[in-house]
Amino acid sequence: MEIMDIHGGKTLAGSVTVGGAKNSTVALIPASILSHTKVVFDSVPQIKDVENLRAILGDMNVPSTIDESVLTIDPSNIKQVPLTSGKIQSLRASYYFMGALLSRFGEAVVSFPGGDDIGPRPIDQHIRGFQALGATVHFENDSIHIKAPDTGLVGTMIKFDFISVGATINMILASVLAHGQTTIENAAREPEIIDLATFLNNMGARIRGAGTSQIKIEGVESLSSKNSHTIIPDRIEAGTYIIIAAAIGNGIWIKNVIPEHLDLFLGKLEEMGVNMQIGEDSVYVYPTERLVNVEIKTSPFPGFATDLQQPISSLMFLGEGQGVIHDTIYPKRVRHIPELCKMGAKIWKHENEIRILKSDHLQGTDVTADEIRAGASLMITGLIAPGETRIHDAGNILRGYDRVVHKLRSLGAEVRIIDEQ
Ligand SMILES: CC(=O)N[C@H]1[C@@H](OP(=O)(O)OP(=O)(O)OC[C@H]2O[C@@H](n3ccc(=O)[nH]c3=O)[C@H](O)[C@@H]2O)O[C@H](CO)[C@@H](O)[C@@H]1O
Ligand SMILES: C=C(OP(=O)(O)O)C(=O)O
Repeated sequence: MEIMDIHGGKTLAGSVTVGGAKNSTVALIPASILSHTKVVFDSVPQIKDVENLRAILGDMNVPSTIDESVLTIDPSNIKQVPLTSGKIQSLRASYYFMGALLSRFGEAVVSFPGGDDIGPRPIDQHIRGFQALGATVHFENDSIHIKAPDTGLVGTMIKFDFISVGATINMILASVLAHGQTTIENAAREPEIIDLATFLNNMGARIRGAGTSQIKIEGVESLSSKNSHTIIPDRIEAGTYIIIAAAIGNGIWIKNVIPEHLDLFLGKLEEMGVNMQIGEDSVYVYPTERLVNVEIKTSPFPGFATDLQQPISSLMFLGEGQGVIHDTIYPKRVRHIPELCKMGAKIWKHENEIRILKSDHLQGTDVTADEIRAGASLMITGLIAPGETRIHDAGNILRGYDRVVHKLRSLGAEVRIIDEQ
């Protein structure tokens, strides 16, 4: 178990480069097993989720190597095995192996996925989608067994009851080699879905409409990777550094950003009084003089991302007036609140909302990161607060933030990871 140790209260300055998107990478790696040739990704973030996905690939006799941010995967001798090891539970996105294995072998046996404890995370839409394509699904010994008919999956119309990133991705993976056309209605529109479709189309897939709420997939015979794929920048990591810059920056330049992916988020920061220069692929954040708190409601892309609601709450400890956050996607994503209160933060849950007030007496102390973005909000608050903050279970931060200690240190932060005894 790791502890992130921060000596906060310092002003930061300089520049930081955002890595490849975690939520793209964790879909692209399972998708790579659909290729009959070697796959190369660049701009791969150095995060624990990638290490765990590589270990799962290893179990399937799929070797991979990583050199800085270039990941090479060779699925040419893949073996069909049940994925029931503890590694599956180490992250949410292991459920993408369901769709990918179903496509590749007509069968998948995968344990229930893990991931952040941010309230209930059912996978009923994924299951319904696999069944609509003709697969049978049953549950046995904590695993999901999915099997295509001997004649293969058949494209169909899949209309989701509500928007789900994971179910949209799993349906793309499952239908890309099916017979005929699949239409996904009410699809999620996240940029990571476009990234996945771009990768698959470059391998010979026929996916149209990714990034809109109707995606059409015409099944093809086989897929082979020919070129390396550059992963899009992580919009949540970018947002996290923009918040840090707004809170304690004396001029910070955040590079490798697609501002269009952060439209609503940047709009909210402007409303709060953050002074930024938004370039084509970077954001410069000027020192902030006065912040005012705002109301935020999270929603699927292009709305305000749920993954940024906890990080932005930390900025609201510096703002005038009451901040209000309504997370419509994960209303129970509140495990950061008691930990932040230990640091002197004025944040509480009121019915379905999180309320925040200016907190003039923040102070470093021992806290625990129960999940990734709760950890991000503790990290930001620890950088703001004077004194020493020790974030226990910091592995939850390291599972999704690329070389975070190195990046924060390069901005002048006093931060390190120590092993818990
Ligand atoms: C690896 C990855 O990309 N993770 C992201 C993905 O998670 P994930 O793909 O798990 O999130 P979904 O978009 O599927 O979930 C959206 C909502 O739908 C519900 N739901 C989802 C599927 C289902 O079958 N049944 C069901 O009830 C969920 O509980 C949640 O309330 O999108 C979330 C919402 O933007 C982000 O917070 C996560 O960072
Ligand atoms: C909830 C998140 O991740 P995951 O879906 O991988 O648990 C997140 O990145 O904020």
